[in-house]
Amino acid sequence: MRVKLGELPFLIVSTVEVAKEVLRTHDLAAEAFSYNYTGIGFAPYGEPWRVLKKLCTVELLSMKRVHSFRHIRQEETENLARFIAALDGGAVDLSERGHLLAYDIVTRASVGARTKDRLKVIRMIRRLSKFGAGFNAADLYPSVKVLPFLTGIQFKIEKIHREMDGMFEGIIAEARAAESDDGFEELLSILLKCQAERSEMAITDDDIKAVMLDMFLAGSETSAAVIEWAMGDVGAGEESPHTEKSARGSEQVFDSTGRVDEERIPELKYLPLAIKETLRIHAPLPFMMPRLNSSMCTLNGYDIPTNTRLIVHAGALGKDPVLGKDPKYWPDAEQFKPERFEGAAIDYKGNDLEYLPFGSGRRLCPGINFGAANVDLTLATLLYHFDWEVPHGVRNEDLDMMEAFAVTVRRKNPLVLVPTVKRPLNVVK
Ligand code: HEM
Repeated sequence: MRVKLGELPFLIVSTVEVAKEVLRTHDLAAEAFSYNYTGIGFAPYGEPWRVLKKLCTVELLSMKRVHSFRHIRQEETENLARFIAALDGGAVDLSERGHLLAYDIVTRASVGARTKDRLKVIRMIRRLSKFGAGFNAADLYPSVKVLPFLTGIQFKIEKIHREMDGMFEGIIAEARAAESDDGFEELLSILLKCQAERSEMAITDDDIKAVMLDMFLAGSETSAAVIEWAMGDVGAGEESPHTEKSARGSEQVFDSTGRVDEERIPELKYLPLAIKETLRIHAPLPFMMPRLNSSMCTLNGYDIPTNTRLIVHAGALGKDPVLGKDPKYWPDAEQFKPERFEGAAIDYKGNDLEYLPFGSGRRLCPGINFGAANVDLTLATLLYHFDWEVPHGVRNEDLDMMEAFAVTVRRKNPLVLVPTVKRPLNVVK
């Protein structure tokens, strides 16, 4: 069957076979910089710099540099563990704490310090994520240019952008004034140096802000989402078989020093599998960056007009939406079964197209190593030092796992758990 579609703003691809076709044929084609036609949400500093931003992010987050951010990760996760221990059994909102932690790590690595008004900025990030999902009336009718204004969305987003822009202005001015000699180069000072050296590619302040915005947006919510989903699945309740398995593994690895050492995390048997499984069930960024078809094409029997946004739904691929048939890729897809990854060669580097939590191809997440390192260390620390239970009166099976709709898929309601210190913090000062 061939169906001719008219004005088609975007096409969501949710089966592995069609995703393969899209990624094979259109990954290197023209680029779309945002999910929506209106361009609102993510690119206040303009489209032409998207490629530069990506190059900068990849370069700045190279593997070597991810290792050099290690002391930031270590300090921030230990701060969180100290904060939780001091609550003395009081409940913790892990959704909020996980987001603050991910945000602090990403901002310290980007601009050298925690930013002011962190909770306010985090709220702005979440609102942008919600608006940026792009599936609003304005995007269904892209040719009606007044719709973003009529729906009010344009004004709301511009207001957030103005506030963020003011924050970046302040951060850049402070960084120019400061003469840091701590021997550690955060991303902003590298960009300012490149700007001052006037290399062949002139870098403006707006370009620098665009890179910062990418870091703050793409780097914090995604990691926060993995932390809250994983803690819901692995950490909640001492009867949970997952808690027991992950605790057993971490004793053997970390008890000799009494603290979590990121270099030894790969020795853990269960936690890396559980993180993979969390990424499968709750891909934090379920919609991959849009690819555009630069000429008319046919997908799954449909004629697709030129320049349609082809959006691969990585979240659906991990759940194997084979309606009414035997699941091809993920048996018992709805169950949390980390063991399915045991001994399996499948990884999240973008090569296995049924499992793309970090995307694939040219637009593969540039923060993949940085994001994975942050998530690994945080979860290993939370599970090694504490036992976790659901609050009094809530049963494990009643733990709310509803998803909220936004660009990044977070829990609809915050994850609140009650910690008990299992192994005191043996933190080297
Ligand atoms: C666990 C954490 C993370 C997950 C699951 C994740 C996932 C993703 C996914 C699925 C994409 C789209 C890839 C595609 O379309 O092929 C993406 C893009 C991106 N990510 Fe991440 N990400 C994470 C952490 C980070 C971090 C820490 C940073 C930076 C500090 C970052 C920066 C970006 C940027 C800048 C893009 C856009 C790339 C482009 O436009 O081509 N991400 N991420």
